[in-house]
Amino acid sequence: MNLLTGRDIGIKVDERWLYREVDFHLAQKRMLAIVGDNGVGKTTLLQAILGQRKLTEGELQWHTENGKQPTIRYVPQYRPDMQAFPLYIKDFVALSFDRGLRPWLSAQEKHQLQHILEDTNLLALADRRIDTASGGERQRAYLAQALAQNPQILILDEATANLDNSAKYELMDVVKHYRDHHDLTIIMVSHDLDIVSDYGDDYLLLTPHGNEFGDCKDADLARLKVRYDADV
Ligand SMILES: Nc1ncnc2c1ncn2[C@@H]1O[C@H](COP(=O)(O)OP(=O)(O)OP(=O)(O)O)[C@@H](O)[C@H]1O
Repeated sequence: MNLLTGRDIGIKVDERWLYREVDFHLAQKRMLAIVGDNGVGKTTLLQAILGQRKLTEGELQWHTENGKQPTIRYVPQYRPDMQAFPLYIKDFVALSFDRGLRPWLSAQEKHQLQHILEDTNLLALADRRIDTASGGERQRAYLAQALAQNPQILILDEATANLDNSAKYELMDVVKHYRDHHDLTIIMVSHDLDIVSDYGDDYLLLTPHGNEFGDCKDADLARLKVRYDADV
């Protein structure tokens, strides 16, 4: 099932076209990888998908029951200098429950927390302070926070950047496993074409002189890389 269709999209910033004639679709439970050079406008497109920015031309059409944007949650890029909170990992993840002023967790929230910690390989680390956790563990805690809100769409915005190889693959394995067992659709922005080829289902390549949308399994990654590198 198709969740979102982008048709003939063009975005202009400061009288400069970032891109035009972008066509793509986002199918339910697929992982769409948006790739392209720095500054080409990947984040700008994400902002449009999130409803935070208007398209200059074209349209984004949600194929939901009411035609509105479904629940979307976001995992940002990990930065080693990112502020780390003096909180236990379980309490950090539980911050995403909408508890109002109630300081305790309901039985259902405790149950859900347990599952999310399990699904993100954090159960054994639940009582570890997040400011003492490794980059990969911290990034999985951000992922757990996003998943605890039961999103229909998860956005990974360069979420594996700055992680070492094993942390990168562990994060993506967790995302893939979660997607395989839940109703989750993923949009990832990544510069890492190995990750895109290993985990992506569809790709959207943005360049200032033309765009390409297709199935990752049919994509010739070497050619994509040459095209991508030519723009760097
Ligand atoms: N609000 C704004 N005002 C002016 N320029 C903007 C604004 N938002 C984005 N831009 C410009 O639009 C271009 C696209 O930016 P964007 O952040 O979307 O690129 P990106 O592909 O995500 O880059 P990166 O890979 O480096 O994160 C950049 O040249 C940026 O400076």
